[in-house]
Amino acid sequence: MEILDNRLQDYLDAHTDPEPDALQKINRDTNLRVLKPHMLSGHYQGRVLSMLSKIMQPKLIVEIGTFTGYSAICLAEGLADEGILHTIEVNAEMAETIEKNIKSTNVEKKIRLHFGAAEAVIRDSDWKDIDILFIDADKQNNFTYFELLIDKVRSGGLIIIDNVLWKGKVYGDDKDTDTQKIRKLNEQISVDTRVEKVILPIRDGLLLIRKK
Ligand SMILES: C[S@@+](CC[C@H](N)C(=O)[O-])C[C@H]1O[C@@H](n2cnc3c(N)ncnc32)[C@H](O)[C@@H]1O
Repeated sequence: MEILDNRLQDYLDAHTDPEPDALQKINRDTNLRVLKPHMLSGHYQGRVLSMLSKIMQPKLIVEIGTFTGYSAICLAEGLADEGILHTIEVNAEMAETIEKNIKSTNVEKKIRLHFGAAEAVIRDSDWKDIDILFIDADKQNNFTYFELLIDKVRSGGLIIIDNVLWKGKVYGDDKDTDTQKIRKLNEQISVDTRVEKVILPIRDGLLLIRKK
C-alpha cells in the first residue's frame, strides 16, 4: 500500500524542483543494476531532504544507511561551506558504486564514507554538535541509533527517521516484527519530552524530530 495515491504523487513531482542530472542518473543506474532499488529515497523525498538541509545550513550531518549514496548527496547539497556529511554503510560491496556516484556530483569533497555496522562506527566516532541526523538503515535499530546519538545532536538540531509509516502497516492490524518495532519507535518518540516531532506522509513516512 502506498501512502499517497499515484495522481497526487505525480502532481507533487511535477511541481517540485526536478531531480538534478547526476541524481537522475544515480536513480536510473540503481534501478537497473542494484538489488532492492526501492530503498533509494527518490526524486520527491530527495528534494525534501535537500530543502531541509538548505534551510538548516548544517556544518555536520550524520547519515545511517548510505545504499547508493542518493540521500547523502541530497543532504550534502545544503551543507555550509566547511560542512561535512558522514555516512555509514554496512555493505562493503556497495563501495565501488557509492564512490562512483559521489564522484559524479559537486559535493564529493564534503562526504565521508564509513563502512561497518552503524552501532560500532557510531561508538568509535567523536561526532558532536550534529546539525542533521538521518536514520535510514536497519529499521529494527532505529531507536538504538536515536538513543546513541541524541546527546550528540545540538539543541535545535534535526533528526529525520525514514519509513515510519511502513507502507501504512503501522496504523493497520499487522503484527510482524518490523511493524511492531516501528510502531513502538513512533510511540516512544511521540512521548519523548527531549524533542519536538511531526510525521510527514512523504513516500513511506518521514519522522522529523527537533531536539529542544
Ligand atoms: C533504505 S537503504 C538507505 C537508502 C539511502 N539512505 C537513500 O535514501 O538513498 C538502507 C541501507 O542501510 C544499510 N544498512 C543496513 N543495516 C545497517 C547497519 N547495521 N549499519 C549500517 N548500514 C546498514 C543497508 O545495507 C542499506 O544499504
